Amino acid sequence: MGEPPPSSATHRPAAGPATPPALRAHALARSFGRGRKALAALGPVDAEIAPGECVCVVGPSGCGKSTLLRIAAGLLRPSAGELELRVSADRPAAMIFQDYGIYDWKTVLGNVRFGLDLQRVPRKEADERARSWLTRMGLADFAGAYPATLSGGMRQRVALARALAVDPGILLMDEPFAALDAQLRTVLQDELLDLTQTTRTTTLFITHSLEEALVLGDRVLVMSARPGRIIAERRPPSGRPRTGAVRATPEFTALKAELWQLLRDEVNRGGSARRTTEGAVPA
Ligand SMILES: Nc1ncnc2c1ncn2[C@@H]1O[C@H](COP(=O)(O)OP(=O)(O)OP(=O)(O)O)[C@@H](O)[C@H]1O
Repeated sequence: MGEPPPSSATHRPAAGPATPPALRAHALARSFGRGRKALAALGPVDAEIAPGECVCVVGPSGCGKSTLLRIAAGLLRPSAGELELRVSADRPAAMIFQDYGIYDWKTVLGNVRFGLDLQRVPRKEADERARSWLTRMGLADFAGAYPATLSGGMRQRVALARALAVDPGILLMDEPFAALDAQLRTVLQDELLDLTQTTRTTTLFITHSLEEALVLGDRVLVMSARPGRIIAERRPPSGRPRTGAVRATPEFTALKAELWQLLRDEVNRGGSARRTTEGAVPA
């Protein structure tokens, strides 16, 4: 499949007096293939994420959410428009995917140290930072274990520890909890909420789950069916700091129902009832 002509997914240095956005997408679009067989996957999308903000993106299956995240991660080039990400060498972007993305041949400690080693953090300091994150994630006793011996929840905690240990300029998460059972998913959402409210890490979080988006996000962006555009933006009713207890509030339930109405139309339009948000939205 042919690549589109190069365009600009730029990664600019951080800082600046006017506090520019950590991420800015302008008229961003991506298609796959060429000519009559070209498939418009995404856009055009205009969006910004402020430093320290957590923005969650929900949308029907196949609407281009992962494409958006992959462009932000620099793994894919846009076909049109641009995406600017303000990161720096000492505060890089960190990614977490559904399939953990941790290395089976490295120990838990080795995995968490990996990003720090890439940043050339001195060995002793890297060890201390990695062990401190393992302790925060309840994995201190598993430093020498290999991922194959861990449960899915533990593996995803390792991925989180590895991502956060580098003090990322932005955290890019693509359905990180989708492979976990409902209870564990709730536990990890609450842990992530607690962690990111402490670190104030700028986050772009892709999910199928409205509930997850409304628990974690400062803002929730709803995407249309493919090619995904942003059709709604909402702020969850509870401010910061918040806990998972917000799930039980009437305001939360009402907003979830409102967004589900929107999303259901898009799911029907895209013909993608497959993998909608079972268990995450009102039926
Ligand atoms: N490398 C590729 N080559 C061709 N088509 C692709 C490629 N990557 C994605 N697509 C198509 O682009 C569209 C958007 O895909 P994408 O994975 O971004 O959607 P998504 O919203 O993340 O889907 P899901 O929620 O099911 O994971 C889909 O129709 C997909 O088949």
